[in-house]
Amino acid sequence: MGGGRKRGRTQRRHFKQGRENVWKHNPQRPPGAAGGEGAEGRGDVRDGDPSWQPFATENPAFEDYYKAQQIIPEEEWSNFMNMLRKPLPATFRINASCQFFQDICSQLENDFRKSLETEVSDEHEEDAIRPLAWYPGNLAWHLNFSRMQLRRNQALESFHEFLKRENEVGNITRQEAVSMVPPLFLNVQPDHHILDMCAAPGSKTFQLLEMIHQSAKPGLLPNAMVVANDVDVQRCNLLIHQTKRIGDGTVRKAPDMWRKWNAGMGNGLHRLQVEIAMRGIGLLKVGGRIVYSTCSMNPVENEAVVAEILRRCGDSVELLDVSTELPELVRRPGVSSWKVRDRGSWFGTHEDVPRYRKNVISPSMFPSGKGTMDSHITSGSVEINTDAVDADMRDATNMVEGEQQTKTATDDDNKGGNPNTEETSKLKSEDPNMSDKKSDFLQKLSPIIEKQVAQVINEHNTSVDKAEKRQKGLGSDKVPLEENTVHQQEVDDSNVMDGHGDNETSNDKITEEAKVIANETENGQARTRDQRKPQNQGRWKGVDPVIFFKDEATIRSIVSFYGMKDTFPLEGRLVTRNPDASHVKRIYYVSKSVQEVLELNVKVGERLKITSLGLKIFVSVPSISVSLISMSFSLRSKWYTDYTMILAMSFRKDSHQRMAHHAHLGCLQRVCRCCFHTSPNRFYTLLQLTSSTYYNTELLNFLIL
Ligand SMILES: C[S@@+](CC[C@H](N)C(=O)[O-])C[C@H]1O[C@@H](n2cnc3c(N)ncnc32)[C@H](O)[C@@H]1O
Repeated sequence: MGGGRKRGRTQRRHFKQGRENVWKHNPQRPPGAAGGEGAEGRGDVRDGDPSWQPFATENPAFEDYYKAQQIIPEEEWSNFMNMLRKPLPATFRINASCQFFQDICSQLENDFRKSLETEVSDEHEEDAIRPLAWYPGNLAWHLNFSRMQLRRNQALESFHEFLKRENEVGNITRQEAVSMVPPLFLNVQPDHHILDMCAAPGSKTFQLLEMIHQSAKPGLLPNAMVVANDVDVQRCNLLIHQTKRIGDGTVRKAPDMWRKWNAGMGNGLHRLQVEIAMRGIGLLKVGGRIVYSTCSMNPVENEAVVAEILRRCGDSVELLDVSTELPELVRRPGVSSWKVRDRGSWFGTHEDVPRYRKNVISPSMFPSGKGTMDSHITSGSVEINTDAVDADMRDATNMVEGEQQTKTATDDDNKGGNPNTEETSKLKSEDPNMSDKKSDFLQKLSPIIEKQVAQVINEHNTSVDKAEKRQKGLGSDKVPLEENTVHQQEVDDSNVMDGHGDNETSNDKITEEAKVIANETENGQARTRDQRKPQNQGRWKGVDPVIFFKDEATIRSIVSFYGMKDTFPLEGRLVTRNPDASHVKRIYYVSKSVQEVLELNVKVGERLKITSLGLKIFVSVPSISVSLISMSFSLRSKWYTDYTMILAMSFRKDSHQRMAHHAHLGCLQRVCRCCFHTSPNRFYTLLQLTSSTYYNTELLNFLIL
């Protein structure tokens, strides 16, 4: 047997460790932590623990640093700090691809908004709940009361129940307001392939999945695909559960940051961020859009990274002016001058950095324009040749006319002294919903050249070598405490590039990867898997391979039993995670785009490590101890439009009760476990993917009766 069940258990454990049901009470969690307990959270004793101390929301180094960076005009400074000390308000999004989203919107707007008005008010007389004005279609909502109030106030009880129920079935999702912003600027279309890098825990991934379904024509399965990537397998499992449920400048969210923050954190992340962003740009189609967003307010992690990307990519990438998109979103431009702090000293240019620190503090961290591609800088600006944009590409990304502007990040600009003159569109915290994250929007105009990629590789080598040296206790320079935070990530990054975590240099790895993909896909010379390391070694232990399910006899019996039309695309779309074809328990359905990626991945020796994919569609059931009754109804889903399937219900007494319970929750996913005899000793269950998709009131009534 494959590791399906084990994997499931591991994923569930990681999920439980990593995340609670966000609307449920968790006495282990400090008030004010992740998601905000409301104003009272800071001063309260934690439930049942009088010794609990609130987090101190002070860090002089943090204040000094950002004051010096002038990210906020002086007159706004105290407001800004006060805002950071307040817990982040709870916000959530309605899943617009769920069948009942209009009902949910109307319930919020017409019932709860009014009924709660009298119950919850604050000194500013703000609405108890209100939609976020900038989020299209009133699909994102802000709560003006704390989780504590939500739990303790009787009047809020039915609203709380509503939130828990809808969250459980994936109709709404708790997500920070600021995290909802970047996907909105991607201009997602039903045929887009989207790569979500550093994706866990997956709030944006979930949002992107919803967006592609929302953008598809009714009744059609979108060709779009979201690939969510993260270096941390445990966090990947968190992401899987998050998405299955459909399903940092963070001091407001994680107050512990007040204590932990130091200037070295941003410096240490800068290189990795440039590398990841450059990798993203390398993979991006010409004409595609990239949104760079971080959880930080630090110019070294934001403006400096984007400036370096522009320097390296030259004419191949341009910065997009999105200032007219989402007009209600409160924003301000990014800064174009900043300083770098290292070991307690400020540096304005790389020349000022002492020699022994020059390899830690890289030129690209400075606004001087002296990045790694100095040739671009000598001309004074990064000129973007807009003629290079093919009109078709513009159509493909639905660019607004006039968006193709020449962007500059010049030496001259940087010396200008005004910190807010760069044309970069930055999203910053003026909205009380927002924590302090930033996003930039870039468009790829032409392929990036080898030299630019090589630059990344060299940089990458330097950082990996250094990290390795530090790990082994070698190396001449002592590492200050404040940098230690990110060393492991540097090492991890070398692993995630291709999933190998050992001795090859990353230069070899990346070059080899490029060669493999080019040669093998173009010449059709696929390497066999045994020439490579198996997927389930090292950090990828427990991640099963993806196997195309080709048991024709079983497929035929399923097709005939369910009366599935011949036109329903099954060929190459069924996969399992179990190499032992005679013991397949779960069969997953994948879309055409995913099928293509999988085929390519097989050709290149499964370089892509896949923790989860597709839709679990059939599960074998080991016993026949249930009596069956069959009924038919039409499934009005995007997946099975026009298909009428015969469903059989488990009718044992205890399972009947369970069904009634789940039906009560509106969770048809678990209600509709339909058992069919498909072969003499195997049963397959047709599973519901999206509970709401299959929701059918008559069916529920039938089950409850
Ligand atoms: C702040 S979280 C991302 C939040 C996420 N984008 C969301 O919207 O839910 C940062 C993530 O980056 C991942 N990460 C760090 N270094 C990485 C690397 N080199 N490659 C891929 N992921 C990485 C971490 O494991 C972590 O899960």
